[in-house]
Formats: sequence, structure tokens, C-alpha cells
Amino acid sequence: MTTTATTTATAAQPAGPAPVVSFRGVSKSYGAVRAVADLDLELHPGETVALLGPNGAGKSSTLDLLLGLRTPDSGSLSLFGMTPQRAIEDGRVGAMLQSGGLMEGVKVKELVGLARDLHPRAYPLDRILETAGITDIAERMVGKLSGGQEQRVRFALATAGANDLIVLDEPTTGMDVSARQTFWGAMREQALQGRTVLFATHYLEEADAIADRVIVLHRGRVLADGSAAEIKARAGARRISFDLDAPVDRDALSALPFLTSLSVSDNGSAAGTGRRTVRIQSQDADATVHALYGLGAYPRNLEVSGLGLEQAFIALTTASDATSATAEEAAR
Ligand SMILES: Nc1ncnc2c1ncn2[C@@H]1O[C@H](COP(=O)(O)OP(=O)(O)OP(=O)(O)O)[C@@H](O)[C@H]1O
Repeated sequence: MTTTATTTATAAQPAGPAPVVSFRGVSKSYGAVRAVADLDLELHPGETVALLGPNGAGKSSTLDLLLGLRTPDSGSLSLFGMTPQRAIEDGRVGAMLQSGGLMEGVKVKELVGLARDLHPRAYPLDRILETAGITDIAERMVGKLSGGQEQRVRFALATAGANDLIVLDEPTTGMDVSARQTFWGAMREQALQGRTVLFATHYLEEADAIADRVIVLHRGRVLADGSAAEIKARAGARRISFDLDAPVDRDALSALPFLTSLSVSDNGSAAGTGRRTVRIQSQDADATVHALYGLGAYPRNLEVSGLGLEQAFIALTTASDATSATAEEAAR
């Protein structure tokens, strides 16, 4: 079996069960655009993995390759040690993608019934409808659903049987808060049953709350891979906030060492107190705070905290963009 430039199983599998997903040096370009660049990736049973990345990072392309909807230009990939097509035929993979319309001229329960009929390890219809929170709309025509309801139906189609891997591309787009909660509750159940869940999202708070592993893609490559806590720690920066009663010299604050961002809100002027709240992001909070005292400032309500996943994500991708820009400049 060939292992290059095709979506095939890797020839030599290590001892023990094959990984759920294995990418080895996978690349995919569309004309001049390199969407996936020499990607290595391995997912294991029971992991809940969030795929993050700015627009155009290559998330959907990676999921399309994984599901055999696109063929790599080079490298090899496998699901459970077999081709994606074979794994899907065996009913081991359920997917909920952004693209692709739903069949409109049928009732919800008929469409879900069709997915059941095609699944070798299908669940009972009532259970699928209930898990996806669509029992009450089972008699509706698919063409009459709202965007959020359509997403729930897609979810039902992806979980119509006992899959070992569930792949979700921005699954909660268009869902309201309660639908999201139901959705992630159902996903947690799947993960507790040992299933691997891989989802691409732009909602970083979802990744933080749900995933036990976060992979940040940028320009088709893995920029960071670890728990949300590890990603935040890797971004390195800390948030510092404090109040100042005396007028501040903004230039002096801007010149503090290791500072990566500064905002000063003049929240006391209306009350006539002159109090300002300063928020700083710093690569070395200890050094920044030390220098702050050196300015003769008397910060009140000083707080130093780690970055949220969102700020860590921005810090990582911005730093990577800056490195790429410097490299491009040097190459000119
Ligand atoms: N069919 C296509 N033809 C040409 N270029 C494409 C095609 N599909 C994707 N691309 C390009 O490949 C790159 C990666 O796109 P992809 O959709 O995989 O990113 P993404 O991370 O899923 O983005 P988003 O968060 O915006 O959905 C982008 O530059 C995109 O414009």
C-alpha cells in the first residue's frame, strides 16, 4: 500500500492499537495557497480535542483531509490504522461539517432515520432525537428549520450510531445558549463513553471548558498542542491591573519593561476622583511591577493574573505572524 500523496493507511503500524487519527507530514495546497503544511498529528482514544486557529489557518482543510473528502498532496494519514473511507464505511466516524445542505423535502425524523439505516451500529431513533434535543421538531419538514435547529439535526446525523471518532466543524455556530449547553452535555457523554471528539471552533471559551487537549493551527501548521492550561502558560504573558489615584504619565507606563499592551481608563474623572485603572499585558510581570514602583507610582488594587485562552491564542498567533514577517523581510 502506498504511503505518499494519497489518503492511505501508513504501511508500518507500531505495536498496540493504532491511533485514532494519524497524520504524517501531510500537506495540501489549493493553487498557490498552502492550506496544510507538513502536518503531523496523532489523536488517541477518549481525547476531546479542540482545533483552534484564525480564519484561513487550515482547520476545515485538515478535517476534510481527515474525512477523506480531500486528498493530500504529500504525506500520509490514517484513521484507526485504515483509510478514512474504510473507517467511515465501518461506522467508526461521525461528522458534522459546516458545509453541505440538508435534504429539505423530508421530515426531521425521516432524515435521521435514513442516517440510522446507513449506520452499521445505529442507536434507536428515539434516543438519537432525544440526545440531539430534537424530539419536539421530529415531525417538522427539514426545509422549515431555523439555523440553530438545522445544527441540532446535523448533530443527530453525526451521532446516529456508536462512532469511535466524532468530528465537528464549528458545531455550535447559530445555536442559542441553551442549545449549546445541551450540545456540549451530549458531547461530554460521548467522551465519557471513550469516544474521541475532535472539534474546530472559534469560541475559545468552549475550547477552554470542554477540551482536554487544544491544538492551535496557524498557516497550516501546529503552533501549540497541549491542555488549555499549557497553552496559556506557553503564551507566557500575564495580565496586570491596578488603580492609580495620581495623574499618570502614559509615556512612562508605555516604557515599562516587558510590556506588550497597555490601556488606561479614566474611570474616576466623572466622579471627580481622578482615579485611573491601568491594564497591562507583560511577558515578565515581576519585572514590570518592580519597574512600576521604580516610577514612584503607588498602584492600588494590584492584580496579576494569567492570560485567558483567548489572549493566549492572540499572543501566540501574533508572535508567530511577527516571526514570519521578520523572516520574509530578511529573505528579501
Ligand atoms: N477550495 C478551495 N480553493 C482555494 N483555496 C481554498 C479552498 N479551501 C480553502 N482554501 C484556502 O485555504 C486556506 C485554509 O482554509 P481553511 O478553510 O482550511 O481554513 P480554516 O482554518 O477552516 O478557516 P475559517 O476559520 O475561516 O473557517 C485559506 O487560505 C483558504 O482561503
